[in-house]
Amino acid sequence: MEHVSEKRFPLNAKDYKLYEEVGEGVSATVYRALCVPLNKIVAIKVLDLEKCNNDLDGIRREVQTMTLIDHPNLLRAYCSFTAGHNLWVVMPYMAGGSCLHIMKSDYPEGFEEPVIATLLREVLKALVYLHAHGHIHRDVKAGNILIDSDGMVKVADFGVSACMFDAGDRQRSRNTFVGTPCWMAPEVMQQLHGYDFKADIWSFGITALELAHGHAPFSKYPPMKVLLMTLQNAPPGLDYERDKRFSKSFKEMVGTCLVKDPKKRPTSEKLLKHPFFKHARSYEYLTKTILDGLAPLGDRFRVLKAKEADLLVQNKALYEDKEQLSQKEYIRGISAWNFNLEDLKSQAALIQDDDTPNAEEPDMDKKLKNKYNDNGVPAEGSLAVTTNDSDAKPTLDKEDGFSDIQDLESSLASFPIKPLEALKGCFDIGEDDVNNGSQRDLDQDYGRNENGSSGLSSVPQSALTEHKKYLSGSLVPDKKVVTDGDRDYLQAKYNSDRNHSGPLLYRQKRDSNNNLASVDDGSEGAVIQRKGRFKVTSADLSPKGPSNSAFGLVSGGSIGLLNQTSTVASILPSLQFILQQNSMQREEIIKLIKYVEQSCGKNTESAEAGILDLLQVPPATNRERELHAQVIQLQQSIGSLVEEVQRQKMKNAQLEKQLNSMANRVEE
Ligand SMILES: Nc1ncnc2c1ncn2[C@@H]1O[C@H](COP(=O)(O)OP(=O)(O)OP(=O)(O)O)[C@@H](O)[C@H]1O
Repeated sequence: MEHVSEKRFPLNAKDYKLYEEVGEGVSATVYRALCVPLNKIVAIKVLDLEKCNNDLDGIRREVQTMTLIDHPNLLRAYCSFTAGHNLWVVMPYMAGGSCLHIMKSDYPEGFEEPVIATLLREVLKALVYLHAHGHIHRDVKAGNILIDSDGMVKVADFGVSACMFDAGDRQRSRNTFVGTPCWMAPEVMQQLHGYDFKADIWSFGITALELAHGHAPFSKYPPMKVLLMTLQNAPPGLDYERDKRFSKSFKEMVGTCLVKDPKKRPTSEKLLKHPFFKHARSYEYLTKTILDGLAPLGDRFRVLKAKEADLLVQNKALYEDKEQLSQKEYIRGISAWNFNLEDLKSQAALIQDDDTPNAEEPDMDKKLKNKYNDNGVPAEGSLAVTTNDSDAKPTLDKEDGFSDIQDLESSLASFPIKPLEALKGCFDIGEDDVNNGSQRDLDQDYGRNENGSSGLSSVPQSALTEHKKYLSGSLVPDKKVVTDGDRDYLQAKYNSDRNHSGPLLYRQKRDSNNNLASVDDGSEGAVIQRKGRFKVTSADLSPKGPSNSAFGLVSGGSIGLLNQTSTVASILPSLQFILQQNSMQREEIIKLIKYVEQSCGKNTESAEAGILDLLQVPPATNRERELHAQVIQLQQSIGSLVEEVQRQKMKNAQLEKQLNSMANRVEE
């Protein structure tokens, strides 16, 4: 094992030469690079801090974890530093790339069992170490299993790893929702009692299936569907018929990981003793079997990227239509869990599709046959209702988990929690659509994008697609939503709001005869902003009244924020909120106006010009202008302070580490 502390990696971008791109993640691009002073090839992960919105805390955590861990099967960072608005993380270069890349380019049907056993044993050793040190990885998947040219296996990407032993905020952060849906354990989706390191064991089981088949279970489905299928269906597994090429012990090992009740899953330590891992071989075996003959990583990555770009172009229209419809309707269905039966049926009809069953479903069918007799009547001892928390009670689904409306009714009725909560982290569902303030605070603590929502869940996606990224920016704190998680309350809200679903501005135009300033629909005077079915009220937003919304500004009316007794500090959050909302809303409004006018066959240009005039209305009073300038200044200084704190913290962590290693050496 290489002792990185023995080498001093420079903390200056000038000392590195970036070569080709070798990987790309959600938040970063990875390059092969040369560390010039040490004449060493490294990988550098470049994260654009400006694009990371609120997630600086998450990044800091990832880098800290990466620099502090010390295990041969975990990818450690040599060092990290900021370069402009980027964070550079310097780490060992893993020339084989990720298992996902290798499968995509050369093993689309998955690996042979001894290869899988060898890979998984190394991953499991990493998990044993992480769990023993109080960490949950939370993103175990083939894409995060990297292989070196000598066959060494390392688990990467601590972007979402959490510390189990932390007290306070970070401990609570385990109640927030992060991860990748196909690999995500049911308890993580449910957010009912939080989760622990057993969530990694589930992901490990899914990863085993991924390595065996070349893809994760349910991977062909849109994320929303994956969530519902994971919760509703019996756990995926290796099929005794279809997966004949795999041993019984492999099937059993996967079976012990993919148990819905986390308590029944083994610990990583216990799992490592499973007979399946006796099939594991040496690093050299991996080199001989899967690495020899592979093209250089950069070339493979380029080819894959080009292929994916082609596919995207070919499928864009189809994919977007289908997935967006599915996701939109799924959100509607799930959030309306106190549903109206008729409404639910029409929603269920919308999410049905004609997909052919995926690789996991024959297995499901088989299990179901055992549970139901030829007439479809439940066999003795089996249940006719869908459950989401039992491994022994499979669902009635036929093709995609949604095919029977009766089934969907019962499964939604049996959801143990506010299911929309389970979706928020992944799919840009606003906190506000889900939760009360305290949960939002947790997410802030965790550093996740607090907003995630465009606030436009009811807006036609086609009108917004281009803006998705932009719209998911921060909305800044201190807004509350008229929901407290109470079922009846939500139901009442849902009913009233549902009548208003559809483009916000369209609704406003229709209701108020083109009067954009009129945001409220008249049913609730204090409502100043709608976020999907929920409303932000003036009373909740701040003590300052209804115009504390972007729309107050848009309308050019008096902002009404300036209660003489208020301190600047107390109105800062509101002003920040307005500023950020304003720019987002501007884009949204223009987009929506165009959309509405196009649908009505009207001239879009005049409408756009009109709305642009409105948007450019400056703050009405001198005091407002002053405050506006102050807010901007304060935001700038906060930004640079945050950066500075960030830098200092990183330095601290590095110093701490150096001290530790010096202390260790002295002890030795
Ligand atoms: N040290 C490395 N050597 C070689 N390739 C690497 C290295 N680190 C990462 N990669 C490649 O780059 C890809 C993206 O890296 P990484 O997973 O760290 O980014 P990310 O933004 O955190 O991704 P995600 O969140 O999607 O998992 C990896 O899947 C892997 O293929």
